Formats: sequence, C-alpha cells, structure tokens
Amino acid sequence: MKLAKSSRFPACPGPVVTIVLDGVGISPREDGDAVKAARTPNLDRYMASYPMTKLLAHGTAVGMPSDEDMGNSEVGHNAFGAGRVFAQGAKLVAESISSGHLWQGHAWHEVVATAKQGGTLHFLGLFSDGNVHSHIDHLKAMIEQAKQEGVAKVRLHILLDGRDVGETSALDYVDPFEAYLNGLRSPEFDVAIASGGGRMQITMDRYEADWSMVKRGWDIHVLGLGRQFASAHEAIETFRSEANVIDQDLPGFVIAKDGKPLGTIVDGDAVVFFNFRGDRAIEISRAFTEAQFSPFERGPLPKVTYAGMMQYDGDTKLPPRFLVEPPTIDRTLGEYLAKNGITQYAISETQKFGHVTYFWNGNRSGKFDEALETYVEIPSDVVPFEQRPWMKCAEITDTLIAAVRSGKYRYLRVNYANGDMVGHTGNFEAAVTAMQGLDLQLARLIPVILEMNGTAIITADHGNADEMYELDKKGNVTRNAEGRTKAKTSHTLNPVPFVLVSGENPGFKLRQDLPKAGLSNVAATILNLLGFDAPEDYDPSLIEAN
Ligand SMILES: O=C(O)[C@@H](CO)OP(=O)(O)O
Ligand SMILES: [Mn+2]
Ligand SMILES: [Mn+2]
Repeated sequence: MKLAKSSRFPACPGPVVTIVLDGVGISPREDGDAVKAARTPNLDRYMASYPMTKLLAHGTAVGMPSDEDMGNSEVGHNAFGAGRVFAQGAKLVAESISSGHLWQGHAWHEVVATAKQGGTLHFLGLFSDGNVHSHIDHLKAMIEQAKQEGVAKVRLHILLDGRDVGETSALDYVDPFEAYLNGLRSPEFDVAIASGGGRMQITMDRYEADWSMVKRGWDIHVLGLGRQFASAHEAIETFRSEANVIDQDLPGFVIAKDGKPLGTIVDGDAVVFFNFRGDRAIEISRAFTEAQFSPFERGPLPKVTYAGMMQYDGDTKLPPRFLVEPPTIDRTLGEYLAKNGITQYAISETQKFGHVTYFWNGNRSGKFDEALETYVEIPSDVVPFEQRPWMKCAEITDTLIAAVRSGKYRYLRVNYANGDMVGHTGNFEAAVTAMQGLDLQLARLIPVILEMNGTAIITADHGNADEMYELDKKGNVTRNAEGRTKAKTSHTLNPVPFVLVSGENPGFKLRQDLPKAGLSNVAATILNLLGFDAPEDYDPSLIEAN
C-alpha cells in the first residue's frame, strides 16, 4: 500500500484539514433554507473568495439504490473515506432479497430453524421506507418468507421514524401494515405488532451517547414492561393527544391483551434486527449478544438466535450472525495514510464521533495504527438539540485548534454536527442559530490553519438544514390547518459545498471537467494536497496542477 510521491502536486507545507459540516447542503430555493437564512459572513466569504464547487451527496453517487434516495452520514462518510463508491447496505439488502440469496445463507436458516423448533421469530427495527437505516419492504419480504417456510409465530417491534420520513407519518406506515398483516394471518400463521416507540426515545442510540435509550427499548421489547395498548395505532394516537411530540420522540409502548404482552422475547426465540446501517444498531446488538454486559441491567439474558441484517462492525465482528454481507470497503484513505507513516487526527462530538472514525474507515471501530492516529470525542449534550443548537462546536474548535497548532498531525478531519442534528428537530429558528454558531467557529479555525501554512477543505456529507419545510409533490411548501409551515426533519437530495481554502499561489486549481463529482472525489484530492498520487482506482481528484 505504498503511495507514490506526486510529481505534479507538491505536499502542502502545513496540515490538511477536512471540515465536514454535517447536514449543510445547497438548496436551489430560498424558503425554508436555514443555511441561507442564517447570518454566516465567514462561510459566505470563504465560499466567495476561494475555489468552490458543489458535490453530489445523494443517490447513486454515494452507492444508494436510486437517485430518489437522499444521502446520509454513513454513505457520505464511507465515500469520503474510501475514495470510491461502494454499493451500500440499502442496495445490497434489496439485491440479496430479490435474488433470493438472503434465504440461502446460514444466518437465515438458523433463524428459521429456531422458530420452527417452537420459538417466536421477532423482527425489530426502524419502521419506515426512509432507506437510511432500514426499509419496510425488507421487513415484509422476511415476514412472507418466514410464513412460506412454515414459521408459526412472528412478533414485530417497530421503531417509529419521523426523521428520515415525514415527522408525523407513523400512521401512514402502521395502518396499511396492520391491513397487510390481516391478509397474512391464518390459523397456522400468527403475526402481530408486539411493541414499539420513537427511534429517538428507545433502542436506537449511537456511539454510547445515551444508553438509557437502549435500556428503555430492552424493557419494552424483551421484557414487555411499559405502558400497554391494544394496538400501535391506539398508542400513537394516545401519545399524540397527550403531548405535542413528533414520531421520533414518541414514548415506548407494549401491545397487550388482557394485561398480557403479546410478544416478550424469551429463551428459544429468534430475533432479527432488520436495520442494515450499523451506528444505531450496535448497542442493541451488544445487549442481545454479549455474555458479560455492563451498560445497563438486562435481567437474565434470554437465549435467542440473534441476527443483524448486516455485520455492523468489521473490527469487533458484531453481531457474529448476520443476514447480508456488508460492503467490502477496503484500502481506505485512513489505511493508506497509516501505512505511509502520515499522522492523522479525527475529532467530533459523541453524536458524530463514529462518523469521522468508524464510518470514515469503512465501518470499522478500530484504528489502523495506534501510534499514528489520534481520535478525540467531545461528549455531546443529552438534551433535545433545539434547546442547545450550538451543541459542542466551540469545544470541538478549541481542541482542534490546539491540535492544528501542535504541528503533530499532517492530516486532520472534523465533523460539526449542528446542521444535521438541529436540522432533524424540524425547528427552523434553532437551525438558523446552529448555522450561526458554526460560522463563528469557522472564523476561529480557518485563520489558524492558514497561519500554519495548511489547507482547509470545507464540505458536507449531505443536506438537511438547507430544507426545513416539507414540500408537496409539486414542490410547494405544505401548511397545516392553521397555515403554519410543516417541518421537514429529514436529509435532502441537495448537493453540498466543497471549498478549498489555502494560502496564496497554492500551485493547483479546481478541475472544471468533473460535472458529476461527488463525495468520493474528495479522498484523492486530500492525497494530492498531501503530495501523493492517489491510487489508480480512486475516483479522480478535484484539483489539477497549475
Ligand atoms: O440520525 C440518524 O441516524 C441519521 C438519520 O436517520 O442521520 P445521519 O445520517 O446524519 O447520521
Ligand atoms: Mn450526516
Ligand atoms: Mn442526519
């Protein structure tokens, strides 16, 4: 994995720093765009006075099945880190189902065999067609296949979305799904929703930001401990009438009959966690599979056959049993740099820490070279982010500036969570504040990078804060009965900025002949800035020598 010194690009004399503004895209429209509405004089100045282009950050450009699919942090950071586009989880699972490959694997056979010995087959995961973490079609295909293979009892544990799909769309999924289950049910096939709750309340924590979420999920799904309802529909309507929360924040619920939960998880059962994306799947997978486990009190661990939709961590091999082979993201930028003696530094706050480490390195939680790599996590607040839209951007910047000044690192990367995490709340004012907080940090950080003779790349992994209003099919802003705009909490399909901030006469310019450039073109660019030629099969660099 030796990198060739470039004959065209001299190595940047100072550090090269990639700044990922998570969820900051470039929208073609004005209304509902918190990025444009925010007063960001510094970002505006960098965009106006340095070489800038737009990068594709959604759809096939990042390995999603179609160009209707928005981007997300996993596919975005995988593309940054790998310098190439790999078919991603969403696509691999869909293909594995349509080819029938999934049903032929060991994992599926073991799951079905367990259920046919008298266990219940449980499916647990994010219940929408967002295609960021999961897709409801994958769930349906598995239920139908289980029935066909003679499984007698299936229970569903549904995590309500409202983050990758409309903020209050849960019933649009639940109601037709109940009708679908009615069609499948027979004297030989008992299938029902057993528990659920909002994805930001239970089960889907990530990067150990808040284990209490996973504990709440465990109690609901496994132990059947929680507020009881006759149906998911009733639970959703009741919670909505009691508190003004969007789907992702709905509390957990247990479906019960005569006071008895419909589907606790017990010895001899099989459990499939049907999300393909790993960050928010790792903690619950650990809870189901680790014999020694300290993050929370599980009670006696039920002996179940547990399978993940994919293997979520290539380093820890978690979970050991999985239905679809994850993409083989190899020879990443991080690995090349490590093998060529280049020092690296990665920093973010908890909510995005794994994005610049685990996702960046092709879904591996470890390092390539302990001695050459420093990873820093600034603990995130555990509050609704519309209450603290600045999040930890100032603290991240304090620490990053010290790292840049130390001169110890040739290549640094940072993710600022604000545009994304606050964008997901659907709160327009908070998203504007988030962008303004971020702008102040750029004004602190960039001059230090330039003072150290370095180069900064300002970019993003996908859009989010750039569209805060839901649009109808014709592209018009939707309004509720009182005439207020309806919030859009999900990512967008918009491109993202790529700004190259360096000292005078850098010796290179942006190429003009790459109209379809995307996030995967960034890695080769970084290698060129560090004075190396990129590997042959990396997507082309965005710069050319003067
Ligand atoms: O919060 C998340 O899990 C996703 C949206 O589902 O956002 P991101 O891809 O930016 O991490
Ligand atoms: Mn992101
Ligand atoms: Mn996001």
